[in-house]
Amino acid sequence: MPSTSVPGTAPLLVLKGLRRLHVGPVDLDVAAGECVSIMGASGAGKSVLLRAVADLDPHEGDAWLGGAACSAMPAPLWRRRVTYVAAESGWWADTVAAHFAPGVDLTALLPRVGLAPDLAGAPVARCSTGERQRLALLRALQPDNRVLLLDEPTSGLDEEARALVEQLLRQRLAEGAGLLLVTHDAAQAQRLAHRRYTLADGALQAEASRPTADALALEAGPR
Ligand SMILES: Nc1ncnc2c1ncn2[C@@H]1O[C@H](COP(=O)(O)OP(=O)(O)OP(=O)(O)O)[C@@H](O)[C@H]1O
Repeated sequence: MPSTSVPGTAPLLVLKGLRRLHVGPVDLDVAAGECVSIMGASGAGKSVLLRAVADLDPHEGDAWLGGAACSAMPAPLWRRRVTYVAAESGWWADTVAAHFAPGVDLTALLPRVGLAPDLAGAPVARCSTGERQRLALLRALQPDNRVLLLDEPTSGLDEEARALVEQLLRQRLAEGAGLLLVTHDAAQAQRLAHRRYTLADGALQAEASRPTADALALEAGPR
């Protein structure tokens, strides 16, 4: 089903005819500062779709970022700009710090998602699942990142850590990033997403577009 982003704004990310395995063809636009959520049964193909958007697997169709086609861009550049954050990410070095660029101030960054600053020097192998999940999100926040493809970003987290991650995502939206959010948490989709979809039978089915819970709280004003 074709879908358009916020009226009057040029889309940041455009997907046309994207097809991989049993998923698609998918047409979808995401505007700058917009969060689009995708729910769906286990095995529906949500991760398959996000990985195709990140150009991590062979697929049909194409994607555009600010008018530039994925097919015309070197894959590493596309993936820095349109970045897949897996539920369980891969790690290539021993320590946490070795996965970040030398200039990144990890002592300031880690507490933003509830992680202790001294985790920077820890071996990744010693980090818990929830710690690795948050580290993978921080790792994706490179200067040239424009779109985050989030695969169940808070599935392993307690309430406090979940709230911190959602706060970080709201800030990325305020900075003009686009978010494609795969989640099993309907309340999270309601809180964050400007448009919500369900993936079923390989196709995105739109739910009624409503203001996010955040927007409604803003309209209601201070309590
Ligand atoms: N490379 C592949 N080759 C063949 N089948 C695959 C491949 N990758 C995934 N699949 C299959 O595609 C289906 C969808 O997988 P996917 O991981 O996208 O599901 P999902 O909707 O993200 O599920 P969950 O909510 O459980 O994470 C699964 O049946 C999976 O086995």
